[in-house]
Amino acid sequence: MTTKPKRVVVAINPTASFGASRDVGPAVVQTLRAMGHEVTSLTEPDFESLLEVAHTALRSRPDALVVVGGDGMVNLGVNLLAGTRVPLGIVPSGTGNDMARGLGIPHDDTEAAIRMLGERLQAPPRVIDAVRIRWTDDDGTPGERRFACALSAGFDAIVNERANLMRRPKGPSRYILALLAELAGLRPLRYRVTLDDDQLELDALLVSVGNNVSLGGGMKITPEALLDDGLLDVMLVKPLSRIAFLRIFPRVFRGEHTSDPRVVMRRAKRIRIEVDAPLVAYADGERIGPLPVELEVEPGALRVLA
Ligand SMILES: Nc1ncnc2c1ncn2[C@@H]1O[C@H](COP(=O)(O)OP(=O)(O)OP(=O)(O)O)[C@@H](O)[C@H]1O
Repeated sequence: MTTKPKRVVVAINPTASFGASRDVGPAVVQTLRAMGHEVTSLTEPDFESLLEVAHTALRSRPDALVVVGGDGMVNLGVNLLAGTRVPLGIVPSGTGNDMARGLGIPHDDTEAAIRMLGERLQAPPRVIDAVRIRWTDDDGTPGERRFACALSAGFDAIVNERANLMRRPKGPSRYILALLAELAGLRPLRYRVTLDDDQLELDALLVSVGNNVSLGGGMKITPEALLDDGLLDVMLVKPLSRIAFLRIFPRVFRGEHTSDPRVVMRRAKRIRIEVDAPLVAYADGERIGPLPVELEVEPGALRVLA
């Protein structure tokens, strides 16, 4: 295959996977340059600064933006590129890498992922949906952001919020500690979920919306979700005992929970989620804002090199 040189912006999160994969970014840059591409490499001390410099770099209309990191970095890419013609490349180096899993990008073999990126830079991109989230912050400020993978508005969001507030431990065990702490107080919340013109009112433990199949490193919460069908898949888990809740977990990993009578699966283009308790939504593993949230699918808004 002949390689046409491209102008590529590479945005790197050196802290992805708790810093364990910090060599991946430099490897991507080096390989793309060796292929003859013109590469602008971006690394910043934090996510906000990276978003800002990447936004500026995109003014030069590059041929692609490549993100190196986990789903949080994919989220950065989606928010910069949705609605534009610039495609997003992904070299997964995060903890979960669920977007890469959903797109068939090797998530456990960096060399293979870089090789695939090199090939896809020479081919037409794949077009997928993005999802717009709207909410209002506690001080009344309206918020808007996009996601590509999944949004959590139930127990897993509560665990995420607790883990975010903890300073220690530094590694993934923080999530396990947060999960154990929250599990002790596991109780259903009262939700009102509007799905297009339909309204559901129910007590639930989990409320998740998937554009992609999985979250949390391969948990197939919405196993039938398609990235390009113009629809969002919704999963709600009704009240369960702690033991039953833990039992259903391994089935979720395999996507075998959807026939369980305590699980409700729905599809919609627009979704509003309200709850009778203070709860912060998470999307692509990133903190979004307090419920209620309004979601709307943006069909075909994103081009990806996959
Ligand atoms: N220098 C930095 N550049 C970019 N992001 C950073 C940086 N330092 C910390 N972060 C944080 O990293 C998070 C994104 O992590 P990312 O998703 O890339 O990896 P991960 O969490 O290990 O993987 P996954 O989301 O797939 O589980 C963001 O919340 C962001 O705030």
